[in-house]
Amino acid sequence: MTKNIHKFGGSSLSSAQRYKSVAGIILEHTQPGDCVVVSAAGKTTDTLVKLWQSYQQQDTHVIADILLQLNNHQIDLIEQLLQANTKRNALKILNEELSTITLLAQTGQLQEAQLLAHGELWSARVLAAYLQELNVDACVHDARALFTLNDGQLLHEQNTQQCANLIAHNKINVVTGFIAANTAGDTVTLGRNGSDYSATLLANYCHAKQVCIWTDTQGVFSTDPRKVSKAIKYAKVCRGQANLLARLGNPVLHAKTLSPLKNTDIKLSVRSSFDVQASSTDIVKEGSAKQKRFITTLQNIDLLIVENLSEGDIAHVSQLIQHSLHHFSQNGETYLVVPAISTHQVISYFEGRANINESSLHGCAVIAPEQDISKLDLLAINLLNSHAIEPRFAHQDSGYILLLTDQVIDSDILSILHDKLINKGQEIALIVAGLGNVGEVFIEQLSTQVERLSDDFSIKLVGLVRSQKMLFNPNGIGVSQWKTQFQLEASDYQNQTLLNAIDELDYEHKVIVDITASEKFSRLYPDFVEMDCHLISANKYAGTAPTNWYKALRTSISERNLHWRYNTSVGAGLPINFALADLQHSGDKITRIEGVFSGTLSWLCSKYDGSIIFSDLVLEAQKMGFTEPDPREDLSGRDMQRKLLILARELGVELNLEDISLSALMPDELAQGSWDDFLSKKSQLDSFIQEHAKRAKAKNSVLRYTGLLEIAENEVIAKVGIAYVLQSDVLASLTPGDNIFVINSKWYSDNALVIQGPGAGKEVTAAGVHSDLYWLVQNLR
Ligand SMILES: Nc1ncnc2c1ncn2[C@@H]1O[C@H](COP(=O)(O)OP(=O)(O)O)[C@@H](O)[C@H]1O
Ligand SMILES: N[C@@H](CC(=O)OP(=O)(O)O)C(=O)O
Repeated sequence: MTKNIHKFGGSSLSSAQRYKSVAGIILEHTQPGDCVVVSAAGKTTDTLVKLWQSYQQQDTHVIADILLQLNNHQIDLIEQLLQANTKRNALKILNEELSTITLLAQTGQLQEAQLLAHGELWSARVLAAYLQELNVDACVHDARALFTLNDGQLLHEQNTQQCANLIAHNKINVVTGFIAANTAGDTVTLGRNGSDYSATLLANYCHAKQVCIWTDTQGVFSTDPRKVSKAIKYAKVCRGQANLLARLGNPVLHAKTLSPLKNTDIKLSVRSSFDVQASSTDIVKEGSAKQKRFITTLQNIDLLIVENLSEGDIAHVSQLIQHSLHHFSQNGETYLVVPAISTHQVISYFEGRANINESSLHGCAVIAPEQDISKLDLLAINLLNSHAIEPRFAHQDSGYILLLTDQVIDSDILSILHDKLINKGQEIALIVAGLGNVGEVFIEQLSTQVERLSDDFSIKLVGLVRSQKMLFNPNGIGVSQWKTQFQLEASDYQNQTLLNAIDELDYEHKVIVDITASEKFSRLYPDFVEMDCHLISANKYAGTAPTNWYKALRTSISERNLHWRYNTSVGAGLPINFALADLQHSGDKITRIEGVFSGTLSWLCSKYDGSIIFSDLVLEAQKMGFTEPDPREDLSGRDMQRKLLILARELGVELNLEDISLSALMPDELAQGSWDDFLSKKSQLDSFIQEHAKRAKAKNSVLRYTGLLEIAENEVIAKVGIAYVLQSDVLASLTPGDNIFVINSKWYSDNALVIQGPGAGKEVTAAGVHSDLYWLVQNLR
């Protein structure tokens, strides 16, 4: 039985390497009976269109060039993908087909659709042969045997029967997109980008459950992500809006894609064949997702006024010109938006019923929820005016605005329009993990911050996560009653339950705030990123994970235009990461950072003057809650080692934890055994410290526990351990409990830049997390 239809567009088949990736996806995501619909490789259809035009103009030089180009491209794919007999056979057929094209053209028998069909035929054949070489039981179908049209109308019953007869239930069926046949057996095409439509038609005829459109972006965005870096990827888009987007000429989905899904439960998703891990955009039934905002551009169009325009006309004309058409009524007239290149054909079709109203236009369309349209219309016109663009024609309709202009809306203007029109009033979902001291204060401070940031975004707390329990409400958890709600409604925590709940969220932005100290939780970061979540961590584990893992995470964060903030993982609320980033962005070069980055070790060393034995100070600090439950965790220096690694990576220095030399603030043997073992041997700690203090004093110094990072031309020194610090040194006069960062750089070479203050404490740390959230929101604007 056919369950899934996968469609791979030209962008997914642009090279032999891309075919290999597609085969990998097929191996992983299909089962026997499924169909794989393919478009022409890369820009092959464009090249075939040029070839057709050259034949019309009888431009022999260009014809020869294009034929050579097509031949070379296909040979290249066949050579790289196929072997032995299969390769020889494919090359032979290609050669015969190109000769036939030439022959038909010479005898005046070549037809446009028949020529264009070659792109899809070549792709399907090569892919099926390549799959067979990988031992996949694959067969190839020419869609002209599956889809028949009569006078432009698909013969649904006949086609359903043809599909039932031909689609193999025990094989992977590779099907040509874009093409069909008419009742006379001639080739017809379904319009440019029509393979999406082929896929949904096939899903309807085969009663499939799901269609997946694999393309070169990660889904459907608020605008073209290639033009606007801040384009927002939507997790869900309603069919109506997707349809409108397509009708207005946006290429991400073909205009007719949705019609075969009407009154069916077939699921449709758009996802990236370049980044298989990335989550998809699901195109869902009306009412199953909130209405979103989009902006799409139009280029080289004419506006016609047509008398008595019927749906039949639209179907015929769009078939004739191979392009989607948009029409609307205004002041009693019916307007038709047509690509300028096809205006002549369209006017002839209407035989006197159509006149050009405006020509050579460009412009944009904004799609938005009904209630936002009037406001956005005014704003959009004002914005265009302020950039010296006067719309020549404007139309406001239910759910969209169309603004047609003389100038092309380039990426710069599109970005500005996107910032001001689309990037407003969006929702941010917050998931807070770790509800300890800092987590609680963070949530208490949240209501003020939500208010403060509400001009641009509506922030909703949707998830609260503890190690054993979690509370998730996609509509928002009341910030003031979160504790009671958590007590009453929290369910058992499982990683997968959390991931599923996040995947289901229909928000423009999602942020995971990790205030846990859990290594296990940090291992979920790649999953969160795949679901397009931004990250804010107080947790140090991800920032200090092994280089390969860390780099892979950073890469997928930047590929998805996401942000990761972790200012509080070093120095709690102190703006250390801000300072380092700012210095580097301003052209400075940091050469050295030395300091005390642990509140506990700062307190212990600064307090110790020999009057109270060191182990008693440790016990006092433990009692006051300054230490980890087992204070040896602090004394080991590992926490400072992690912080130094985070700082080093912030400066672009590639280190792993083990590259930072570490000596503990205790004798090595005390690190082993239970806490009680430690207590019974604590005198060893006291003599250890006494001995160091004595040596420090002999050097007119005091005992401190410091981290040091020195970056020279060819060498990096990174160490954490006991240091004897001169009485005159800034580290010597450190307030007990404070952190200090002494930074030397090109600009701060003799006189260091010093950042000092409390490096722990729930209020300052929670405020630091809010500072990251504030930064993040500013950068989403
Ligand atoms: N709102 C949008 N969301 C996603 N992609 C868009 C959007 N607007 C324009 N695009 C463009 O659509 C392209 C995908 O369409 P197309 O090139 O036809 O893909 P395929 O070859 O896979 O059929 C993307 O590369 C992207 O530049
Ligand atoms: N190859 C056809 C049909 C198609 O759907 O292509 P793509 O999937 O690459 O948009 C075209 O270029 O119009």
